[in-house]
Amino acid sequence: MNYRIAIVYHSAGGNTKALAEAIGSLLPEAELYRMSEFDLRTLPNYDALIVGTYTWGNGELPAKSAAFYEQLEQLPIASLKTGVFGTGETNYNHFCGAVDHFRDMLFAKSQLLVTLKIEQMYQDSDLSRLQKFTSLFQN
Ligand SMILES: Cc1cc2nc3c(=O)[nH]c(=O)nc-3n(C[C@H](O)[C@H](O)[C@H](O)COP(=O)(O)O)c2cc1C
Repeated sequence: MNYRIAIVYHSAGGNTKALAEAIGSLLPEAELYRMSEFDLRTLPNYDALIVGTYTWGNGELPAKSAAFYEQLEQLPIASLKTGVFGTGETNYNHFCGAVDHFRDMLFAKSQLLVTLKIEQMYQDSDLSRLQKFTSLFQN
């Protein structure tokens, strides 16, 4: 069977969506979903899950990402390969704090491979970091 990857992201203003699409273009076999449209019951069909979120409040998860996080941590994901990416702004105290929240949970519960934090809108100069991130999911 093919190695199946889901990229599941939440974006309000488009920065995280653009990053998700850039990651998706480097992993053409991956399936891209908004968090609100991904059915977690299909997770057993995947070998890898890549989660993307922006950060809200003071280093917090936005509500939709928090709901996804709470459901995900209840699931049997010990053998699932995972990665987390996010966008944020470095002038906040907790840059991409939402990525750190997912990282800590996924490190404990799953096979976390890598994380990636990007300042607001992804730039061409970030490409090498994206390539390193995605290379870990190339089978
Ligand atoms: C009210 C508010 C709070 C924010 N808090 C943080 C924060 O604590 N840490 C951070 O890194 N970015 C923070 N941000 C910045 C956003 O995470 C950043 O602009 C992100 O790229 C937005 O992603 P999106 O365009 O996908 O929605 C905050 C933005 C707003 C409007």
